[in-house]
Amino acid sequence: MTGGHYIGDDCAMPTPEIKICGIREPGSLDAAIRARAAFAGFVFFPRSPRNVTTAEAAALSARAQGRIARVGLFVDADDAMLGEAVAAARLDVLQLHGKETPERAAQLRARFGIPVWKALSVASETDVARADSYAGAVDRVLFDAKTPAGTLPGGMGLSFDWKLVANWKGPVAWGLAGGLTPDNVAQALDLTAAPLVDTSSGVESAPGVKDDDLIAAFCRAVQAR
Ligand SMILES: O=C(O)c1ccccc1NCC(=O)[C@H](O)[C@H](O)COP(=O)(O)O
Repeated sequence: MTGGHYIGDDCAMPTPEIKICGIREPGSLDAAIRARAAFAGFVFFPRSPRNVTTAEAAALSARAQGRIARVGLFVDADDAMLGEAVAAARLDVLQLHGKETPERAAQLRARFGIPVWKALSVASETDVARADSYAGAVDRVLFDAKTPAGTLPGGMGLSFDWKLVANWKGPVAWGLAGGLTPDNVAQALDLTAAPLVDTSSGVESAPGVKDDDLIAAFCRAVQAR
């Protein structure tokens, strides 16, 4: 069978959705579209090597229109920055990767009228349980690895113990991120049954430099299961 992971007599797990994060170049965007990723992530965080300006995001957005969903990634951004990016890049999703509370997330979802995802840094069961507080406030939580103080809050190629979210059945949609690569994503999916996987540095040849072949390999590894 194709398009899913066979788990029994007559039912199959749907193929997980794929987000390729930190896209800065038209060629990388085209590679993600060719590989049938569902989401392209644009990072609006100046300390990141993947940061894009709103003008750069606007150009990428026009290329993405109707071909892949556009996720804007923010870290404790203020309303002005969010509003400028949403308008310029015509974002389809807001991904909040800072200390945003459920109340802040709900406020932004109401203000911008687009889905909001909240990234949660995971190192323990307690961290995973925080997802419950975002139910009703966001459309998806993204379980990601904790990163060392003073480094980026994400995009560090670090993974966490996937057993912590194995077959997670919480009150909100979810996704898996952190250290996922073409070589380990199938194993991560076998262990967790994540409905969405997200990668950034795992498909790069250097920080912020996406590799089209790695993007293709990552997506193939997800879709071939
Ligand atoms: O990707 C970044 O540069 C980044 C910077 C600041 C906050 C979040 C960031 N990325 C968030 C993502 O959604 C990444 O895809 C996720 O953290 C996984 O990254 P990686 O471990 O490099 O695959």
